[in-house]
Amino acid sequence: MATLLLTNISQLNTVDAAHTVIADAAVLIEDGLISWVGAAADAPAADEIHDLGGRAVLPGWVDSHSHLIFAGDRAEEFAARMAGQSYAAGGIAVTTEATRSQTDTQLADLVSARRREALSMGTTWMETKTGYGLNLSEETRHAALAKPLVENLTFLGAHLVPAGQDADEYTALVAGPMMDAVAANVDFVDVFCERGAFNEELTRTVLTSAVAHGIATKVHGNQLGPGPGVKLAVEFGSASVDHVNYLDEDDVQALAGTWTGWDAATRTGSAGTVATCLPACDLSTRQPLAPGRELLDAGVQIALASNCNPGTSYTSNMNFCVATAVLQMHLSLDEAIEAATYGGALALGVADKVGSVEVGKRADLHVLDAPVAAHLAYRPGMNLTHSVYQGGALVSEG
Ligand SMILES: N=CN[C@@H](CCC(=O)O)C(=O)O
Ligand SMILES: [Zn+2]
Repeated sequence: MATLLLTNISQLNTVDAAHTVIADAAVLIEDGLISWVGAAADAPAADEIHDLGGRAVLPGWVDSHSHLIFAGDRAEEFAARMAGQSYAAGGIAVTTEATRSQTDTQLADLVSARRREALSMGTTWMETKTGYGLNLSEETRHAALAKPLVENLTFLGAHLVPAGQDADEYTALVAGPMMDAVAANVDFVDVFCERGAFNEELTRTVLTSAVAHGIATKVHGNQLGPGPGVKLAVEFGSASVDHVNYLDEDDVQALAGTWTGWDAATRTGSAGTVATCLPACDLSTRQPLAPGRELLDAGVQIALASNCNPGTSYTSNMNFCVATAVLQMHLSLDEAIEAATYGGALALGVADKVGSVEVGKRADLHVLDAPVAAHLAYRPGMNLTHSVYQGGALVSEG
């Protein structure tokens, strides 16, 4: 099997359990997987060598929350928000109408282009959600066409009750025929549990059906105000609860309680419910930033994700999310990088495969145009992605 050595890495942030950082490092890749990591001076021979020119390397970003299956944009809604209007879930209907009008090819092209755009900024593993179809045929179509285009797919039929429909009847459709139709194509079921979207009872109906279908769950919770989202995610053992802007002490303690069987020092034991913070969304909706610092201090594993969507967060730039988490959420650089890599992998149940630079993991590497990773926050807004390796292949070069 041909081997590839990446060498002349000024700083390698492995994001392993010990948070090992290696100066003057090299990484050996074999058959798409990492087969050796260490000091460049000790590197084994290889069939091919890439000299990374004294640049810093990180694991590729694992973006565990996005909504890429959409058409059109909502720039006017955004402008109105910046003029003082508050975000409301109803905008989802505008995107749903635009999305339904696309042919399969048009919609698949939009999703692929967005996935490639994220890849070019270092995102080597990406989840996306349905949720702009909102009827049986469209949700089924969106799930089928997006499945091969992203690394994980989530069913979010419970995004908004379409105008004029009864909430109980629509929820029964989501939890029944829609879930049956998409089950083979999705990894997770998600619910937008919020005032104006799905209340506690309706959320419970959808999550209960997901459990019966054997599909792991996620919850959009506590985004626009306090609510039952976190509580339900904990009760259902969800892989993550996302947004988490408005938490009370009980919410934080409930999340922390899910991590008591996890040993963070060795990354062994049973993982709990990841709290996924979405800083780009918080800025774009002028919501208070999620309390990532407090969650970490309470022992909760967090993830950082882009939440790329046309309503609340029209960016898939994880470099920006990491910079914001450091500068405004008071995470250390190491904490932010871990949340955007290993944390995302935990939120998607793929931490055995991706999320760190360790032997046996997929060779997903993000090469920065910087000598140290600190530049991600030190030089916010700069285009710091030099190149990207996914499964050992050079997939994007700056
Ligand atoms: N909060 C719910 N769903 C998306 C927004 C969807 C939209 O407004 O189009 C979110 O995660 O922010
Ligand atoms: Zn979302």
